[in-house]
Amino acid sequence: MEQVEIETVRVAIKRLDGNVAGQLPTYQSEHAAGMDVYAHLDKPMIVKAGEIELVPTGFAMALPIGWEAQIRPRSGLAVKHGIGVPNGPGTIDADYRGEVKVALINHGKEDFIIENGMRVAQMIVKRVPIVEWLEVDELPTTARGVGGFGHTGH
Ligand SMILES: O=c1ccn([C@H]2C[C@H](O)[C@@H](COP(=O)(O)OP(=O)(O)OP(=O)(O)O)O2)c(=O)[nH]1
Ligand SMILES: [Mg+2]
Repeated sequence: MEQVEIETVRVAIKRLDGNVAGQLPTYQSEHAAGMDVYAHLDKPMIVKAGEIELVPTGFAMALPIGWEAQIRPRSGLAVKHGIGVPNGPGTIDADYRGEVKVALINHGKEDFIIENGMRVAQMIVKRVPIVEWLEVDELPTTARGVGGFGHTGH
C-alpha cells in the first residue's frame, strides 16, 4: 500500500478495576480504521429483541484536547444479528474520564447474548476542531442555497 503521511497520537488509557485480564481496544488488521472494543463482563449480558443495553468495556482514557473518539457499530453484528449503536456514532469527549461504554440496540428478532471479551463495537479516534462562532447578518450565498432534504433528486 502506498505510504502517505501517517499521523499517530498517544492516548493515555487506564484499565479499570477487574480489567487486568481484559483487552484494550485493538486493531484487527494492519490498516484498520477502527479499533475493536471488547465487552468487559462478569457474566454474560442479554440484549433482548427491541431493547437497548449499555455494555461496559473496562477502560477509561484521556484523549488530548481537540480530539474525540467515536463508537461505531460493527457491520458483522449489524448484518448477522441486527445489532446497532443507537447513539451511533457515540461521542467520547476529551474531558471524559469515566468508563467508556457501548450502547447497543437489538433491531433483530432474537435476543442477543454478549459474552465477556466479545467485540461489540469499534472505536475511531479523530481530530475535532474547536469552533468559535462568527455571528453575521448575511451568510455567503451558494448555488444550493436553502435547498436540502432531497432537493437534488434521487
Ligand atoms: O457511546 C458512548 C457515548 C458517550 N459515552 C460517554 C463519553 C462521553 O464523553 C459522555 C457523554 O456523552 P454524550 O455527550 O454523547 O451524552 P450526553 O447525553 O450529552 O451526556 P452529558 O450531558 O454527560 O454530556 O458519555 C460513552 O462512554 N459511550
Ligand atoms: Mg454531552
